[in-house]
Amino acid sequence: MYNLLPYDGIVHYYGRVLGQDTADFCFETLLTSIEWRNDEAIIFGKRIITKRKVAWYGDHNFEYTYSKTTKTALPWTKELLQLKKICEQKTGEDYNSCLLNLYHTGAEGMAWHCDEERELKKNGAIASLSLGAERKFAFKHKNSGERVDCFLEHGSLLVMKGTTQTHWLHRLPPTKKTHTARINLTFRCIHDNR
Ligand SMILES: O=C(O)CCC(=O)C(=O)O
Ligand SMILES: [Fe+2]
Repeated sequence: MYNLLPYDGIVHYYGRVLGQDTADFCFETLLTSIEWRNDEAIIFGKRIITKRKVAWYGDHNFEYTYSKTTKTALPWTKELLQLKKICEQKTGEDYNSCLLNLYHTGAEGMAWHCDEERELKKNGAIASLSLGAERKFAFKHKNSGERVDCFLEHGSLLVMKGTTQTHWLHRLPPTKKTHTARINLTFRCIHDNR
């Protein structure tokens, strides 16, 4: 499959892996069944509450720390397990947890970052499933500053793997063009220290 990144990482975009009806159903179901919470983040040393909502699910009570806050995974729901299986089959990788983000409108996004927390398996694949409003997703190389953009459609799957998190940042830029909600699920592999 075609690699979106020119070097130092692998990003594959599978396009729409869910049919329209399935994607619509998943969007509506997750909107109401997920335990959405406002997220906390530390920006320039200040604790802020984000407008975007998040939730974290996983195999057992994993503890996971990011932006200096620790979270405990909730047990998988039926729908999340079905979506996890689809992502595993398409990408040929296994995942044991999922971080969900809910962006109410285009005003909400996520700043430049990479996902290489200590709890994450080094160079583990991250599968990103998108539902709802189509949004731009951007990559920036940490040294060269080279940029790569793509669009994440309703029901689409993207995977980031290899050394992507080591060498590239990614973000979801805010946009004035979108007035409807988007849900993103990132399936990840966390070290299992039980
Ligand atoms: O919403 C997205 O597409 C990206 C989310 C993301 O980068 C993350 O949760 O780490
Ligand atoms: Fe990320």
